[in-house]
Amino acid sequence: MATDHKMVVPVINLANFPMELEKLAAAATGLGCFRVINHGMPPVLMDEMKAVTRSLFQLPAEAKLRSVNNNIHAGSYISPSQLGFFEAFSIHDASSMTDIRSFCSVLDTTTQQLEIISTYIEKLHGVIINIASKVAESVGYSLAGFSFYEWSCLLRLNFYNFTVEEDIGRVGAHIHTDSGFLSVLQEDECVGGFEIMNSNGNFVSVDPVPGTFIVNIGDVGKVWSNGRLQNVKHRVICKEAKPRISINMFLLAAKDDKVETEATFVDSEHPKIYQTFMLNEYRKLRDKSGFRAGEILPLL
Ligand SMILES: O=C(O)CCC(=O)C(=O)O
Ligand SMILES: [Fe+2]
Repeated sequence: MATDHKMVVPVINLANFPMELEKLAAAATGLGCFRVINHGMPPVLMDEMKAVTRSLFQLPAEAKLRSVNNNIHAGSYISPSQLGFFEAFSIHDASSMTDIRSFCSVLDTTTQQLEIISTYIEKLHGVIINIASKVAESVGYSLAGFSFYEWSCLLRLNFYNFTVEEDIGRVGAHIHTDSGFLSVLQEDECVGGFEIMNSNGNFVSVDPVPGTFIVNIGDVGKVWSNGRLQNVKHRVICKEAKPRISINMFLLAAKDDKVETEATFVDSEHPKIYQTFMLNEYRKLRDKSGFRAGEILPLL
């Protein structure tokens, strides 16, 4: 599917609430994708985290593979042999300092790298919860007695080793939706390639804006809100013969892994669309079936 044209996604100023609630509701229920500014993450920490991420991917293959073999619970590693030029590290429970330490210890990072990774993750966790809470509020959900802090959260570091002219136009990440509630993405501020599907079903490319984050609504968001929040389809295409790095935090689901539609969103005019399911089972089914863009949600 060809890319249509460029798109400037809605920009949400997180320091301007409740003023921007309506604008946020429109973005989250329309496109399912928006950019945030004034999020509270220091720009210097974003730069430092990117530099640390780059250095982790530059480790010898043997060191990176230790992350798969020895550290299966805290983190994992996808090597380029599985998907060509794509590599990724994951920390499965980004809210756990123990897991962050364990991930870093397997990779033998320096104390300074550990400090950067843990500070970044802690701050990004705060950012993602703030955004999720505002998104929930924007569609009329009452946050009284509720907190996204109780939800599980995963961090992924992505590396697309685009190096030669022939790579241009190749797919770095195939069309998919994110499976969780929503994701906060630090794009490569130099190398573009992130594309989203607009309401006409066409891909549009989204240019990076340094110092900001892109937010994508995922499948859990769609189910939780009884279809109101839009799980945006997206992909990554090689635009330049240059390696590309991105850092993505996924707010997944409640800690018990159960994904269910909130009663607030169900009434006689909006009957319940989706069955309750366990996120882990759903993610396995996505991988097994190859339908990674929300197609199987209505079939659960
Ligand atoms: O690399 C990117 O910009 C997007 C990555 C992505 O879609 C994902 O990690 O789910
Ligand atoms: Fe994604």
